[in-house]
Amino acid sequence: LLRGRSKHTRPLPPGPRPWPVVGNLLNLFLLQRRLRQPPHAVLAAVARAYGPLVYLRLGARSVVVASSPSAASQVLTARDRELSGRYIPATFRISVYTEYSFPWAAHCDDHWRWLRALCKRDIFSIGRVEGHAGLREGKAREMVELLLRRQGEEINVGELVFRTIFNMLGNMLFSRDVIATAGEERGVKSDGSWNLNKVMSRNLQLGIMPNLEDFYAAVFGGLDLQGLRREARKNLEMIYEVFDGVIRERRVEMEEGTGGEEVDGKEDFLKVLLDAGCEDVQLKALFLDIFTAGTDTSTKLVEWTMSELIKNPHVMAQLREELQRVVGSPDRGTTAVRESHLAHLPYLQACIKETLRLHPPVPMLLPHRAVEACEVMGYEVPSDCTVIVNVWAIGRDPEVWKDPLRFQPERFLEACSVDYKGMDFEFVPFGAGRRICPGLPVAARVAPLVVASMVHGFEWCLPGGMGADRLGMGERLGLVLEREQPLVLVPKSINAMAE
Ligand code: HEM
Repeated sequence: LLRGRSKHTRPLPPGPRPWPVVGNLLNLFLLQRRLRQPPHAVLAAVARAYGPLVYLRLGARSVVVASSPSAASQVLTARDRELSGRYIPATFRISVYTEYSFPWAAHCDDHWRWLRALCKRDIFSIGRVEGHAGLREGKAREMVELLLRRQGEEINVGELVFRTIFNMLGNMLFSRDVIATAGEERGVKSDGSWNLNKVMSRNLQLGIMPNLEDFYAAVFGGLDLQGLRREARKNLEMIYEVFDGVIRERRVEMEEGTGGEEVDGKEDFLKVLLDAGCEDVQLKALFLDIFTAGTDTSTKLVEWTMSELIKNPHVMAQLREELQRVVGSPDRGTTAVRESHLAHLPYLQACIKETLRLHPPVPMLLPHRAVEACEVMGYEVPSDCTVIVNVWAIGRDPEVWKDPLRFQPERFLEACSVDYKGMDFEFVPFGAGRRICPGLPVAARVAPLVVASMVHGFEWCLPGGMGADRLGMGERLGLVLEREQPLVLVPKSINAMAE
């Protein structure tokens, strides 16, 4: 103890007094029971009591939580070098995955740097992302066609959007639909092996289940008493088997000279990555990372945006008016929204930003880790400590945002310089610094395109004539911020209504 103490020349950040053995787990459990709120809201309440930088002990694990713009700026930029390690949840410590994974790279080491550079230059470069615009527009069109066929029926918005975005990414990655969407209805039989979404969702669920190893690594580390890692490994094998098939097929095509599959006139990621000399194990980890990091996040953003639009009909009307002015009247309900329209739709962009402020899909940035001890706001952040940035709390801070709980897209029209690109620390839904989301250029197109396609040609209402005031907006934290109840809506084509 004495040695431990003498190491710190600065005090630890303030926080509730820890109990022996359990640390603050008990405090948090009791607070959660009292507030009946998800973890990010509970941590926001702790920050209100102790300040913007809080120190907690979760069992034997040290955690620092940053909950203000200046604390976030310190963690994500001033101390970016020391705090950009990643805490890997025990359930995900499966070497064949984490050794090659991008989000779960424990250090910003040479492999991570190589992957980031590859993404920036070859995968998420503006040119490459724009080159795939037609492909994403095609998937959005398929979604609209399906909505036209199912007018007047109840639609689970999250499920539909998930399929659409999953297939957008599947086609960008390796030129394939991953889940049957409209094809299923047209009688195209979906191949069971392609139904990856369920296995992937299960793995995400496993990742957030409390794991004893995360709290008491010295005692339970590596034992997997709850069997969580075992199940995750089994799922991973199933996912990798499917990716193996795709990669094998492409390698054969390339050897025979029939490959080099092109998407919308451009090369897909698989081709680019094979040309860059990626090994199969790297490709599989990267595919999994992109599907898991890109699909749920973008889907939840669309689902929350639609929820807020239903709750705020005047915003929905104004958005539709903007869409019809810029895109034109929907032609018998068929969307004509294109990605090139997005730059001319400031109100749509403001709606997306306002949703990201109130309902950030990743409410607490993926857990960072101190690769060495450092000072933040005059306090000591010990080496190996987990560091969490509570983006959700920052987005609802009344000292930062006027009337923070109101959905008011206009605030982003007035303060249009506030953006999510990692420079404005009151608004960092994609993070900032070296770990900032590399998929931002894709996310910034996918979610607005899908929302615009849904609003442009359709009126939406709640089932059974339910009033918007009865739509619950309760939250639940999976790996991303989910609605407590799925959003179910009934679409009606605007053209059909006019007729
Ligand atoms: C609305 C959609 C999205 C949101 C809100 C979002 C948000 C985030 C956040 C908060 C992080 C962690 C930043 C940190 O640790 O400081 C992250 C990391 C990441 N995101 Fe996204 N993301 C979205 C979409 C996407 C898409 C579409 C892709 C890929 C196509 C993607 C790929 C990744 C990857 C690979 C990482 C890990 C980066 C690293 O650790 O170095 N994301 N994202």
